[in-house]
Amino acid sequence: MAVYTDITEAELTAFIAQYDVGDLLSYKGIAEGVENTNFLVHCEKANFILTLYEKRVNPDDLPFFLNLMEHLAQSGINCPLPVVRKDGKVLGHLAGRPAAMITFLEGVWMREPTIEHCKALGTTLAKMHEAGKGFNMQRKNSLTVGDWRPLWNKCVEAHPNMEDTLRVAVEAALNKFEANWPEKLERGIIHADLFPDNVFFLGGELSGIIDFYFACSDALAYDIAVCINAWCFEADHSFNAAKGAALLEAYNASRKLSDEERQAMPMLCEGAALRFMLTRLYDWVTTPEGSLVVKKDPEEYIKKMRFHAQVSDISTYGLTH
Ligand SMILES: Nc1ncnc2c1ncn2[C@@H]1O[C@H](COP(=O)(O)OP(=O)(O)O)[C@@H](O)[C@H]1O
Ligand SMILES: N[C@@H](CCOP(=O)(O)O)C(=O)O
Repeated sequence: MAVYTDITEAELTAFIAQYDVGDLLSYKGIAEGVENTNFLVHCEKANFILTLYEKRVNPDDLPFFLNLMEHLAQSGINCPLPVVRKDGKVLGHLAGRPAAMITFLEGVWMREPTIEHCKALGTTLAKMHEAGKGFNMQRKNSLTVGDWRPLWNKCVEAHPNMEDTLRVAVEAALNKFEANWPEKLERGIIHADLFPDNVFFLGGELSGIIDFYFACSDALAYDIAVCINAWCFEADHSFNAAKGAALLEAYNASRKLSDEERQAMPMLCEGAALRFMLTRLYDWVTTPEGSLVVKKDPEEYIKKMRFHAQVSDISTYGLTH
């Protein structure tokens, strides 16, 4: 459960008074999510999501995330809008944490995304990349190729009995990526964590995107690779090329993939799989037993890495023209 920092009603009432949203009616902690503490807050004028930013979020990055949501919302991408306080600011403090309120988006996330959902995702992802072009702030990806070895070393330090087969596989993958990572692909603003739980649907239509707290400036095609990993595998970890085709074709119809991006896709997918395996593994070996947070399974992403390692052409992911 992602409520790392608890708040009292008195603290929240004082916090809410800084906004023009009417009185606080009720609030409750949100169990989903792993990064930050989130509350659903009912106020007289509307409902909001209150986020208290936790360990992996650097407070200096918050203006980037909040301004990006504002920019994308103004560019026609349905995402939450940071709520402006009476003093004109969007960022405050609550219970010793940086905190902000954002608008509540209607919709539900798809536990088992279909081909149609993957298609809608591809179209929206391309539109989001296009909309990001007008955003004038930049943020380095803090979880890209150069950050993976230090993170792996921290995992091994925290868990010295790491399985030998995993050590060999990760070391080999790191060596490969550090020597060959495609650095010249078109860059822009990427979401970098566009998993199904961050995309809402309403009445069959994609209704919104949330959770921009990994967003950064990086290769646009890397965002697609994250989505291929998160949306196009089945529960038994087999790859579904029809879902891959739906995602890639819809994306390509809105923003044409270059030859370089097509060639790089297998390595981008394998790298994205390693990135999520590593953060999951780190959480797995460092989160204390009995903690209320639901840890995500690193094994799933080790299997995905193995799959991508034997792919040599984007057609395996479903894009054949
Ligand atoms: N703007 C929003 N509108 C509606 N629900 C939201 C919104 N933002 C977050 N949520 C809810 O809170 C949950 C956790 O949010 P998320 O941003 O993914 O947290 P974390 O940053 O901890 O991963 C989501 O799965 C969703 O249920
Ligand atoms: N999507 C990541 C974890 C980040 O969680 P989120 O709740 O911020 O989407 C994973 O699945 O490992």
